[in-house]
Amino acid sequence: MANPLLGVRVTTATLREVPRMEAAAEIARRRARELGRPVLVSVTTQVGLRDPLALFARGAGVTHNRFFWSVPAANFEITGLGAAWSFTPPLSTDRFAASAEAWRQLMAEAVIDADRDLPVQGPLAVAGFRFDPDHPPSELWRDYPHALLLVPRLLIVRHGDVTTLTVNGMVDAQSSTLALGAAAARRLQALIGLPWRPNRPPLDVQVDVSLDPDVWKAIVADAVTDLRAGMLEKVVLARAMRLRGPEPFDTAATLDTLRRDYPHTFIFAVARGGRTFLGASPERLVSLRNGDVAASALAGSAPRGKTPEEDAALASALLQSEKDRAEHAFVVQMIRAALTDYCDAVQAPELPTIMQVRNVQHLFTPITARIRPGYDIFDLVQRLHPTPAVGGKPGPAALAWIRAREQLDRGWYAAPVGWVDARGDGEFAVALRSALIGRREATLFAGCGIVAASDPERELAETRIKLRAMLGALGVGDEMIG
Ligand SMILES: C=C(O[C@H]1C=CC=C(C(=O)O)[C@@H]1O)C(=O)O
Ligand SMILES: [Mg+2]
Repeated sequence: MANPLLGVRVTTATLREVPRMEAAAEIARRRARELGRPVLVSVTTQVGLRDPLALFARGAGVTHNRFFWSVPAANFEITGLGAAWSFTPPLSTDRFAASAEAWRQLMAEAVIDADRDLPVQGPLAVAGFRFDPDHPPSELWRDYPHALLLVPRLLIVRHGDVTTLTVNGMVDAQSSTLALGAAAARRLQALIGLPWRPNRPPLDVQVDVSLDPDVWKAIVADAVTDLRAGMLEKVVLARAMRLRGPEPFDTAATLDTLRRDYPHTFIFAVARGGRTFLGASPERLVSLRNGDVAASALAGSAPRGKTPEEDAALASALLQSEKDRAEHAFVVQMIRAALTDYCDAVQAPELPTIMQVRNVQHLFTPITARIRPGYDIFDLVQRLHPTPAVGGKPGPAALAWIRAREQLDRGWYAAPVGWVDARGDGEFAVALRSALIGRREATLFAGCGIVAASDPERELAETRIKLRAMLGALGVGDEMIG
């Protein structure tokens, strides 16, 4: 069949769905007139597209708002392009409760045309938060507000072999419903036509630490003094590293490398303005699916060995390290207590196991539960963030310590990032092993749980190991790290 649209099935399918989109938009238009406010219309269709990351890459020239999410172990990927709707609550409100309420209202009024059996339901929202809304934001993070919910215009979700395309739009009483479907089809057609070949990382990247490592170690030493004096039990301290490249960094190529080299992590990217916050986090904050809750405690770290024997010896030393077990136990206790407030059947194994990713191994305890009626994923995120894997214990005192002493705007680093769907199911990672990437510069973040038994030199070494994931994906070898 002569296909005027480059022979790409996704586009043909989309065009076939245009009448469906128009019908849904017409219902939305009537609803918007009755309600006196715009209504979201969302139409999902199956498409024959294999790699959502290719559309993330191609979307760069088309929109500033892009999202990518990949859980290779679950064979699950999302790309979101553009913004049909977005929400940031006023600073003075409870940002999680306000987000939950905005999402509930949008979904209650939305016109959704999607197959109920699909793994992710219709118009999901990308969600991200600042680590600490009370820390004054720096210029670097200007496009990343204290809370953001965003429904992309085009959403591509791949679960195993099934890929769906969701077209979202806000419709008001005056909207031309004819325009919506045709505009979406045109936009996709343009995207599909653009080539994507990942660029190799730039050579000769300059590395620059934002804070002198000796100054950082002195801060860690001060924390240890306060910990030994009993002012705190644990505090997580982070530092940043700046890279400057002679050519622009290719964020899609970076994500491609991360999903290949870190298949057991949550790979995420949120592009806003001219920057992209991305990473490969081994730590799930929480997921909710049909009432089933999964969270994970991840804290306590060791390098990977160069041989299987060395690797196993490092793992067994980590399992026996009192210092790391203490770091870890605070996280398990806190997550168990937090989930118990909103869930039944909270379960966790007695002892941690080892989670290994390419550059590092961690103590790991999975925690599961059943959410109680009346609670949602935003309640869980609000109650869990920040866990002592990124904050400390007691939580408020540790946050105050970080705010006063860390000398860093964490922005979205170490904060919840993820998505929520129309049913209220969703998944959030803790945004670790991450970087904020501009055109030619990148800021990388890594932190460590400091406890009374911490040694500043070893904690500095631990940040270097953690930074390696992003450095490697950006083309910086170990020999270049100071
Ligand atoms: C804060 C980070 O890691 C946390 C997660 C796992 C292990 C950690 C640790 O051993 O210190 C940290 O709590 C980071 O990667 O920036
Ligand atoms: Mg540690």
